[in-house]
Amino acid sequence: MRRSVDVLLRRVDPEVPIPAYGHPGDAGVDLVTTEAAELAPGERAMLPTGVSIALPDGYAAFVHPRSGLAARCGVALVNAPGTVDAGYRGEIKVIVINLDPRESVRFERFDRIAQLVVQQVEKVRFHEVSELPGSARGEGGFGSTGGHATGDVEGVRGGITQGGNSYASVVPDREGQ
Ligand SMILES: O=c1ccn([C@H]2C[C@H](O)[C@@H](COP(=O)(O)OP(=O)(O)OP(=O)(O)O)O2)c(=O)[nH]1
Ligand SMILES: [Mg+2]
Repeated sequence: MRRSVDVLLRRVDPEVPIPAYGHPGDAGVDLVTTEAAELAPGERAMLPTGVSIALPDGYAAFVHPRSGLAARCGVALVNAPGTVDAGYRGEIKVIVINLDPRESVRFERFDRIAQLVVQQVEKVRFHEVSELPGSARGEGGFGSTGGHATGDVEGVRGGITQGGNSYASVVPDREGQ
């Protein structure tokens, strides 16, 4: 059984349903748009959800995309995941973008457009040092382990084609890497 946390919620739109988990064990509650909107291919919009919340200190809420909308319509969140700070008291907004190259997408009032995941977040204290401790990965990143699709990432030069898929070849920055 999961721990639960109490979060104060204010309806900015009096008719908006209070967000609820669809199934036991779900990580997120769905957020709806209170405004209808139509997005042309490539168009984005910031949609209101009709709710504002007060999270306890030490928590944040993250606005995640819904996979069904992404798979069916190509709808993504520009800033995914959006971060709602514990101190934010404004209406939660969702910045959607239509990534489909051909089809417009239409949202009606109260359509579910995103999901909100509440999590505990650590507060860090930074301690400046001149050298960081070593690690197995070191400074390798951005495709250093190989086997990625061809792209423009620095240090990666594409690529090979296998079974219709193309793979990048990794060019080490330094000898012996
Ligand atoms: O998808 C999102 C992302 C953010 N917010 C709200 C809550 C968050 O606490 C506030 C600020 O978000 P963020 O820090 O990501 O934006 P910023 O551009 O850094 O703005 P600020 O200078 O106000 O921090 O905007 C949303 O409603 N939806
Ligand atoms: Mg900020």
